[in-house]
Amino acid sequence: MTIENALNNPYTKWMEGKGPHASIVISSRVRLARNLNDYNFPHLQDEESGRKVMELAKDALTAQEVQELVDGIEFMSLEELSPLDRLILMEKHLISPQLADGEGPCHGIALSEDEAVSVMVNEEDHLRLQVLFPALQLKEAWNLASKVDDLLESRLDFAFDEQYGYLTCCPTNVGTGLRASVMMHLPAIAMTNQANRFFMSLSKLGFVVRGLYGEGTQAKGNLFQVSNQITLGLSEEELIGNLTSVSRQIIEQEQLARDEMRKESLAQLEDMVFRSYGILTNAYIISSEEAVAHLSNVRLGLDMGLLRDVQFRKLNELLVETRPAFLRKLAGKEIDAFNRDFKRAELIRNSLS
Ligand SMILES: Nc1ncnc2c1ncn2[C@@H]1O[C@H](COP(=O)(O)OP(=O)(O)OP(=O)(O)O)[C@@H](O)[C@H]1O
Repeated sequence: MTIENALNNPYTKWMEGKGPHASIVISSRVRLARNLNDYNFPHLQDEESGRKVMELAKDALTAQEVQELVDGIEFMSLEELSPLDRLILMEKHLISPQLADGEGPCHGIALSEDEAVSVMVNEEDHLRLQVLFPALQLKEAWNLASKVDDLLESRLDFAFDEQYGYLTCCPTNVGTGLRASVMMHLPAIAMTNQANRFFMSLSKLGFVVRGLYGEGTQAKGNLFQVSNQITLGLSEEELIGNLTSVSRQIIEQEQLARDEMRKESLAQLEDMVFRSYGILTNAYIISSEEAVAHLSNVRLGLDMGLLRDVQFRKLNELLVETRPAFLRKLAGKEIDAFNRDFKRAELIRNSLS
């Protein structure tokens, strides 16, 4: 039921649009990479050991104590899901693009009813546990992830080395196996010609800036994911604390850049925001790229008090609803690119007006 609901409803907890700095920080994610002793990493697995890992993971993830902590948690093999359904979970950020593409019988997902907790099985590592919360709530996400992790560890034999910590498929995750990340809307920083320098300086401080769907994807709609590069040598609390304070600094920079825009080019700013609002509320055909760019301008206008009567939650929902797989689901049949653009425009008009 949980997974079926997730597939039929674009809304998910991280889209709430409420919480600390919700207008700039859309969501906070904490993920832990874990592997089982005595089983090869997924890319070296044969089918038998892949199935065994699935079985062990399923038993642990659906155990009584996990169900008591994580409401409505449900496990499913990805084989039971159509390619479209996998894409929908990917568009909702509940599974990675890599898992959505995964072939064969040995990939799984567990999901909580509110969709804040999801666990990918046999992705790059045996288990990838993620907690996704709205706004800047890394500490809260970590607290929940840590509790779920403890319960899983009491049932599963995790690969752990006294010196190195948790062992992971990619050496960059060894240690805590933790990647914390924030998805941020940074239009003012992106519009300055300092943006590249700014992102480079973050990487020198040990943070990575990624696009909308994580590693190897492009930033769209001025949405950036900032996460920790280092997983070793610091405690989980330190990693979370560092990313939280860097996020606050980025928010401050974004606010400064917005103040500058308001002071130096208010008319252009208003024109950009209202032009985008006009297009979104009137267009009959709109591409995904165009929609996401105008949604970014509308979000900026809303946050700067130029626009009212639009909710952040609605804008967050549209980010997912207007993606190709969701539109296809909504249409109830295969649709070509032209009809997708038509349906997208209709959906946005109805949502915003
Ligand atoms: N703060 C966030 N809010 C929503 N989704 C996020 C956030 N951070 C990451 N994601 C999503 O999680 C998925 C995986 O992202 P990414 O590739 O950056 O991380 P990862 O797979 O955990 O990292 P690694 O490179 O160490 O394997 C992507 O779909 C991405 O969009």
